[in-house]
Amino acid sequence: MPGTHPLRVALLGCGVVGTEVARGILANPIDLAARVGAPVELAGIAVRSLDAERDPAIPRELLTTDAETLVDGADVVVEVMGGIEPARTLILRALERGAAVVTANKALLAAGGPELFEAADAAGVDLLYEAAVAGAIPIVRPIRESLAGDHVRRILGIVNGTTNFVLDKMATEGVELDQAVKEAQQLGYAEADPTADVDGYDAAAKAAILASLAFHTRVALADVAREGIRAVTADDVEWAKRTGHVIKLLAVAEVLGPVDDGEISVRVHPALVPADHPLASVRGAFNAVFVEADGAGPLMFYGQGAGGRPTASAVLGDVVSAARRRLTGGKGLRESKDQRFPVLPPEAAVTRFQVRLAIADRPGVLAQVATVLADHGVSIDTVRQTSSHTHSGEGETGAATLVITTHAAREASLAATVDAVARLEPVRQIISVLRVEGA
Ligand SMILES: NC(=O)c1ccc[n+]([C@@H]2O[C@H](COP(=O)([O-])OP(=O)(O)OC[C@H]3O[C@@H](n4cnc5c(N)ncnc54)[C@H](O)[C@@H]3O)[C@@H](O)[C@H]2O)c1
Ligand SMILES: N[C@@H](CCO)C(=O)O
Ligand code: NA
Repeated sequence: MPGTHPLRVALLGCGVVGTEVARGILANPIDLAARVGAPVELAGIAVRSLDAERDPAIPRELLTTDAETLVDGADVVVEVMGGIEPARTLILRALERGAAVVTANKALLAAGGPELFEAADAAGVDLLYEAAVAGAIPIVRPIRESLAGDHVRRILGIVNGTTNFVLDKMATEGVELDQAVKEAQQLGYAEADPTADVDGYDAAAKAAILASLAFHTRVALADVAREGIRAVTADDVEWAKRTGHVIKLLAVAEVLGPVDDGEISVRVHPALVPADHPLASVRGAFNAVFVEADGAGPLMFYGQGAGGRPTASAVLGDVVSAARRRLTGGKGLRESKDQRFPVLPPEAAVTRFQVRLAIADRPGVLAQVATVLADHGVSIDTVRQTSSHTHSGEGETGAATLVITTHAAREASLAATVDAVARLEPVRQIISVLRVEGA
């Protein structure tokens, strides 16, 4: 392409993802130029320290600690340094100067997306973020573009690889959570401080992004009800198996009521998923997003949600897309106008539940428990009782485990029901309350 002005890419951050993005841009310039329609030049890489040890494929002369100057000369800015600041300020600076921005930073998008999207709209440039949700899996673009003419009803996502690895390990090896987390750390999945993964913050940020896209509504991190996997025990995992389920940490985003005038519920929590649901087969650190849309029906997107090369694949796809649009003089893709669906408070969410409780094993106890549920308007789907002692004649002979699965109920009704059941004299313990999704 003689005479074509090269597109200058500024890379902010050279960690796990940044290194692979740089390698991807440098590896085969002729191929990349053919895809874009013009040469793509890696103008520089902003780093914290020039002396840190790096992959030998990264040319040292590209490194700079002056991110501002690098941003100012770029056509496309790739932000893969993470965190809120200085990422936010640098992205705003890039957008204001008319550069397209590609980011993998879900924490920043969930915390301050509207400000960034408004800046991109005002400048008429792209702000692309395929890598921010479920890494390599194309899910942002399919929801934003391919499903733009359909109505998405519900999204169920396994969007955190670390917790899926941990829950899978617990299911296959019967180990407790702490041991599975240690193994995830040894394998490099979980951070030294695994809080963002284990307590569901990472998944909640992704849930906010997915819900915003799917429902054309701004959903902030604060709107997402969040419960991590810390309370899940090996016993819960074993009982899940016995009742034909697996436990997954799910990001759930759904519309309740009419699709053009409904309310949305966005939440992250461990859930029992029927063993025959496609999400149940997502093993190890893989991710998957199950989407239900009015016209399309069910769709499943599956793949690697983390790791340098997989995440860089999504980043590079966005770089090529932004670069192509720039070359043709096209304006950046706009976000949909805000439809302002109200976001329901957590207690208004509607799900099915499985309650496991220890009861005195004597006549009439099941009826007592069932009456409490009926009094609260919570309908029972199935009941399973397992005695730990055998009956001999009349009266109490031991303890039993009761597993009750309900039909869909409001979270608030269920909480009140469980409180009332716990107060019944023959109820020894509420062992666990888990939501059931995908049934
Ligand atoms: N690693 C993954 O699997 C993955 C997957 C999806 C999305 N992401 C997102 O991609 C981003 C990067 O993740 P990562 O795993 O590569 O992290 P990382 O910690 O390996 O890399 C970040 C790099 O940015 C550098 N950095 C931080 N602040 C800087 C500053 N002010 N100036 C210059 N450099 C700075 C750090 O020194 C580090 O080298 C994050 O937003 C993360 O959430 C990562
Ligand atoms: N910590 C995240 C990385 C990708 O966002 C995970 O385990 O999925
Ligand atoms: Na993705």
